[in-house]
Amino acid sequence: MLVNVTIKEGDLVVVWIDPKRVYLVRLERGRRLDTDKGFILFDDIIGKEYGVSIKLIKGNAYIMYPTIDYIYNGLHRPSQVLYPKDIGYMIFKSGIKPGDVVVEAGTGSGFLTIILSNFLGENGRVITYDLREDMQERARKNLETLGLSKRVTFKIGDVRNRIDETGVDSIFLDMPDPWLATANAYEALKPSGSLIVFVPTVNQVEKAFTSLRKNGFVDVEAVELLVREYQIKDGATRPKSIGVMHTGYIISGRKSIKGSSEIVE
Ligand SMILES: C[S@@+](CC[C@H](N)C(=O)[O-])C[C@H]1O[C@@H](n2cnc3c(N)ncnc32)[C@H](O)[C@@H]1O
Repeated sequence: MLVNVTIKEGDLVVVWIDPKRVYLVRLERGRRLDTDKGFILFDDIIGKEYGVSIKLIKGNAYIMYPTIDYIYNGLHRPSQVLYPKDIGYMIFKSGIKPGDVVVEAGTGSGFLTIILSNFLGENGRVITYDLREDMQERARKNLETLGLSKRVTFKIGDVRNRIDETGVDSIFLDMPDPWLATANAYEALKPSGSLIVFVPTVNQVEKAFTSLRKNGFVDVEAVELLVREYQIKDGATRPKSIGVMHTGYIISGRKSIKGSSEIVE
C-alpha cells in the first residue's frame, strides 16, 4: 500500500477539477497548466503529496495518481472502443487471472488490450490480432504511453482464417462477424477456457450465440448491461437525460471437450 506519496518532477499526474476538466500532464519545473478555471504552476505541485488540492481562480484542482481509469479517457481512439461497464463484466465472465494468456481480436484502438494487459500483470500475455496495420500502430502507441506494450504481442491477421496459439486461457472477440472465428477460437482455447464476444446489434447476438453452441461451447449466455448516470441536484436528483444510451451485448461460453456430452444444435 502506498501512503503519502510525494509528487516528483517528471511524474505523469492527473489534474482533476471536475468530470469535464481532467488533465494528464507531465510535471516540468517552470511550466504551467492553463484552464478556464485558472492556472496551476507545476513548481507549486512538485514536492507536495498526491491527493493535494490547489486553489484556482474558480474552484480547486486535485492532483491524483494517474491510474488506468483516468489515462484511458485521454487516449486516441480511431475505432469504436469498448466501454468500462462492458469490459468489467467481460473480464469477470472470462475467469482470467494475473499470469494468464489471452487472445484478442480486433485490436482496434487497443482499449481492451490496455485493460487486459493491466489486469494480467507482468507475467501475463495478450496476443492481439487485427486486419489493419494502421489500427495496430495506434494501439501500440497507446500501450507504449502506458508502459504496457511489453506484455502484448501484436499480430496482423484474420482470426476467421487462423489463430496460431493453442492452450490459451481465454479469447475475446470484438469484431463485426465473430461467428466466423468461433471454430478457430475453440481450437486455440484450453479445455474449459472461455470465449467472450462483444457485438453492438441484436442481429449479431443470435448468430454469435448459435455459433458458440454449435462449436462445442457450453454455459453460453448473452447479456446487455445498462448503466444510468445520475445528476445530483438539491430537490432534482434523477437520471441524466443525455449520455451513452447503447453500447452492445456480451456473449460468453466455455469450451467443453467435444464428444464428452451432447452439444445442443
Ligand atoms: C470495434 S474495433 C475493436 C475495438 C477494441 N476492442 C477497443 O476496445 O479498442 C474492431 C477491430 O476489429 C478488426 N477486425 C475486424 N475483423 C477482424 C478479423 N476477422 N480479424 C482480426 N481483426 C478484425 C478491425 O480492423 C477493427 O480494428
